[in-house]
Amino acid sequence: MKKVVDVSAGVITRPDGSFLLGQRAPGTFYPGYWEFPGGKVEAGETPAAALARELDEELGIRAQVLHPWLMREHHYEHAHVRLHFFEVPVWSGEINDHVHSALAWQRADHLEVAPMLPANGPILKALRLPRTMGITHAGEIGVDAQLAALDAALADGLRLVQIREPGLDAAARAAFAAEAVRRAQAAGALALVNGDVELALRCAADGVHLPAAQLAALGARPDLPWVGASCHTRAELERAAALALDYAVLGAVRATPTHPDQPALGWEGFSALAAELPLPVLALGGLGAADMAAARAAGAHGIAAIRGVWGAAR
Ligand SMILES: Nc1nc2c([nH]c(=O)n2[C@@H]2O[C@H](COP(=O)(O)OP(=O)(O)OP(=O)(O)O)[C@@H](O)[C@H]2O)c(=O)[nH]1
Repeated sequence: MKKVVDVSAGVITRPDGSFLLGQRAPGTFYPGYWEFPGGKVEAGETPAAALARELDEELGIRAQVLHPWLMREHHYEHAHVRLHFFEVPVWSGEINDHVHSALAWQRADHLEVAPMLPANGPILKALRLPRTMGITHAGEIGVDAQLAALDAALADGLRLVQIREPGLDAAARAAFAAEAVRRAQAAGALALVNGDVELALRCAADGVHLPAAQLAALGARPDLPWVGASCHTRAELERAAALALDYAVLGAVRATPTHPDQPALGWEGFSALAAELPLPVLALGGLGAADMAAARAAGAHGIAAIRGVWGAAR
C-alpha cells in the first residue's frame, strides 16, 4: 500500500475569473504538466497553513483570503495523493515564481495550456460550473412571468438554470422546459431539467438535476454532460460523490417558504456537511446574491435560489 500524501493546491483567481496555473519543472514528477500552485502538507500543519506557506515560498505572495473548496484523491504511480483545493481570491505581493517552468492565467472554458496533471480534470470541470443557479418556479408565478424573469436574469449574467416545475402538468412542463432550455442555451447558460432524464434528453438540456429520492434510487450516473443532485445529509453528499456527479446542492441554509419542514443548517452546519468533498456544492435556502461571500467562505462553490435569483419584481 502506498502511503497517503496530503497536498494543498490553490485556485488563485482574478476578478475576471481567470486562475493561475504553473508548469512543473524538469526533474519533478510529471515534468511539463500544468498544476495549481501548492505542495505537500508538512507534519503538524493544517492544509490551509500549508498552502499559505507554499504560495509564499513558491510565488512570493501572501494569501489574504483562503476558501476551502474541494478535496480529491488520486492514485499516482509514485503516491496516493489527497489534494485539498482552496480558492484564493485575494492575495498581496507581486507574483515572483521560484519553482515552475512557466505560469499562465487561464479560464476553465478556454484552456490554452496542456497537459494538466491527471488528477486535475474534474477540478477544471468544477471550475466551469457557474456560481449561481436559478431554479424556476413557473408553476407558482406563471409561465410568461417566469420566462420574462429568465430573460432578465440571463441578460444580467445568470449562466446556470435548473428547470424545476412539479406544479405544471406533463404537457405544460415539457413545453416550458423546451422553451427555457432554448433561451438559456442561446445566452450561453447551462440548462438542467429536474428529475426527468427522458425530458432532459428530449429538449437537449445540458443535464439533469436529481431530487434526493432519485439520487438514492439510481444505480449509476445518468449519461448526460452535467448531473447534480439535491442533498440534505452527509450520506446523500457522499452518494453524489460516489456516483461521480458534477455538483450537489445542499440546504436549507435558512428556512424557506418552499420547504418549511426542512431545518435550517446555518453556515456552520453547511460548512461541516460540505467539507472535504470531491465535488462542488452550491448552498440553497433563502439565499440571494448578497450571500455569495458568506457562502464561499463556508466552502460553497456558490448559491442556488428560487426567489433570490429571479429578482423582487419578477
Ligand atoms: N501542487 C499541485 N500538486 C498536484 C496538483 N494535482 C496533483 O495531482 N498534484 C500532485 O500532488 C503532489 C504535489 O507534489 P509536489 O512535488 O508539488 O510537492 P512539493 O511542492 O511539496 O514538493 P517537494 O517534493 O519538493 O516537497 C504531486 O504528486 C502532484 O502530482 C496540483 O494541481 N497542484
